[in-house]
Amino acid sequence: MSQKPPELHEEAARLRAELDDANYRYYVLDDPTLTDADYDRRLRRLQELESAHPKLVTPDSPTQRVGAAPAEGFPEVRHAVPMLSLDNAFDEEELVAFVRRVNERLERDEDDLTFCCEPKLDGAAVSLVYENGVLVSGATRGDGRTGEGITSNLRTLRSVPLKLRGDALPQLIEVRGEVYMRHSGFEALNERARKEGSKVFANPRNAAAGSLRQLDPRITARRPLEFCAYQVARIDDGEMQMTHSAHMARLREFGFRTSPELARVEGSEALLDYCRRLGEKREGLDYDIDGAVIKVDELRLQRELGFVARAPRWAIAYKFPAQEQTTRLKAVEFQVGRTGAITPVARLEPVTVAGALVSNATLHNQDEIARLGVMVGDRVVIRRAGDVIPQVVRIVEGERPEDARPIEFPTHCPVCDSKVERIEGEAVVRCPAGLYCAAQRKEALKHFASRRALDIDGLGTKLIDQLIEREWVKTPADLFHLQASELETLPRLGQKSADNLIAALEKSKRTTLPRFIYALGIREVGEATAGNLARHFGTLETLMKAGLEDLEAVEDVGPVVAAHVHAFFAEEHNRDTVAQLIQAGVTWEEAEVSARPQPLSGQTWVLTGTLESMTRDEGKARLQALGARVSGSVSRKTAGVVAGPGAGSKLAKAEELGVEVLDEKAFLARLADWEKGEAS
Ligand SMILES: NC(=O)c1ccc[n+]([C@@H]2O[C@H](COP(=O)([O-])OP(=O)(O)OC[C@H]3O[C@@H](n4cnc5c(N)ncnc54)[C@H](O)[C@@H]3O)[C@@H](O)[C@H]2O)c1
Ligand SMILES: [Zn+2]
Repeated sequence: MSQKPPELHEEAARLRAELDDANYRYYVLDDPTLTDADYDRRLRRLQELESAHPKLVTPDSPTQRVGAAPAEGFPEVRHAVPMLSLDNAFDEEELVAFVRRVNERLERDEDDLTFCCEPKLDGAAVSLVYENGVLVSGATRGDGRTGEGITSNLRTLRSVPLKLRGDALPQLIEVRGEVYMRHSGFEALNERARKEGSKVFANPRNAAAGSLRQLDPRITARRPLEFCAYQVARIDDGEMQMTHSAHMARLREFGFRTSPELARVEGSEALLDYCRRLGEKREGLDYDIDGAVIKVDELRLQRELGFVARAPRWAIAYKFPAQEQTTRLKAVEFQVGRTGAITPVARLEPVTVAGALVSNATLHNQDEIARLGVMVGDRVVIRRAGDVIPQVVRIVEGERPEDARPIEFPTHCPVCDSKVERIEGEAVVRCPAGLYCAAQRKEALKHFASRRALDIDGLGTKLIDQLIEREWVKTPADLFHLQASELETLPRLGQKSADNLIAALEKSKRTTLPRFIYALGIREVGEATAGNLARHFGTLETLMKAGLEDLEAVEDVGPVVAAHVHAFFAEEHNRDTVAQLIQAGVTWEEAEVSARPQPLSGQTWVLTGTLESMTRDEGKARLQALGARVSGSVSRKTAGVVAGPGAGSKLAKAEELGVEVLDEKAFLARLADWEKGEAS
């Protein structure tokens, strides 16, 4: 290196400023702008500079410190034993070097030291203090000496014991561990945040840390957080444990969760083996781990090895490849899902993320693109974790090229060219040509043939797949032109089944208007709504011509459903298919519509608790088909309440108001009567 000291001085100062800023964003705001890989690179570089030129070290350098000072709003908690960071090993060589260093310091010649290995959970470190078995204090790491007192927040986590189990409890114990969020919980949390327009977290770590540091514990309580213990920092107890792994066993007895991947190994070969295996498992885990933590198992040796400024000498974090990387967004393409949702897919300059080459990532929907403020040409951060589809997390600020282009949503379906539908207040853009669009064919046909729709006996999913593959059937209307002679040639479908299917198709042609409307598979039009539409309009023709206002006048049809129905019939391809179905001989008697019994019209019913023989939605649909309104709350006007096991406040309210309550058995009996047309 031919750099002159003043330049090195400047570089070190710049790195320190960048790292300080990154620490603040990461630890205090839970909203980082650098990827961990970029952060680690900078820290490494600063460490190199400082160790080559010790004069460059400043006492407040990020290499000498842990985390960040506690945020305002929380009481400060001084840690009796500092909460440190860990040194990193970024490859196997560095890991072997760590083992060598430890053995040298302990003056051991054999490579047979026992280590305790655990996954490095990617969340936030917390410390829990128990006095006589009762949780008295919980805190974040903060800057290692002083953390944030978040006892009430930690109490809301089910995996944090409020009282320890067993009778031989220590007078005092301080347990440390990681609070983290599983992928499933994280995805659900962000999905909700996207819908509500609230804060979307970049990754589960930031979500966990952010959720933990809420000023209102009720918010923390709603977040899917878990705690896994990994250290006993202090214990005041008659029984002295000799090893870290014995401590972990003790914690399990007290009622803590420790990692199921925890293992003791002897020597560097076994250690490498553990790390490799854990690396292979990483993908399949439902939570983020960013490496393995390796600790000298014997506590006496840990004490002998001691600490340096910000990390113990007896432990190391073996880091796995980072789950976030930056790359360039080359283009955006649009995919049509099986129910017509149009999803923007980012085409990326290929980049290796957590060990796999990634060239596509999801951008979710139009709102997400607006939230990210992303343009084609931008540098973006990609995250890939577990088996979740890679995602664009954010753009890298200040790197937008001059020729960057805004992302434009298609006005027409990329598969079938129908005009797309965008409903006010819904993030998703859809292709409304459900009966025609090739992307939606399979779902449309399955639904059309299903029992509550046209009820075509013998037309199952496998057969539908074959018919679509051979392009014998593109729309439901094509079904009625199938020939037995043709069907017989399909594998595993003999003459008899072919004849039966033709007969079933013939039979299904005589249907009812509600069934027919339901069979069309209009979004959010279930059986009950189909029935309401049929009754309200009387004929298909009138329904097809109905405007948005006419549709909203139908019982239980709000603006969103009205918009779906309207868009469906406005789509020419759908209208053509409907005409072809009628031409093929599908009929119904329109008079039937109003003849259906409506014994519950004008009544409001409430369903609560769980039902065994049907889902609550099914129960709701059947009540609605009988003319009832189904509401979520009980009042004096409620005609009746159906209460299954688990019913709570609604049942109590009904009893208080003297509203009739039916259990499932009584409900089923009553339904059968009503559906036969006998008024109650
Ligand atoms: N992207 C950014 O801007 C940014 C900023 C700051 C830090 N970071 C990231 O954070 C890292 C540094 O953070 P750090 O100081 O918390 O160190 P660290 O995360 O590398 O290691 C220490 C932490 O590991 C955790 N841990 C998980 N499982 C453990 C186990 N079984 N035993 C012991 N500890 C376990 C504990 O929370 C502990 O505090 C950096 O390497 C970087 O990746 C990123
Ligand atoms: Zn389409």
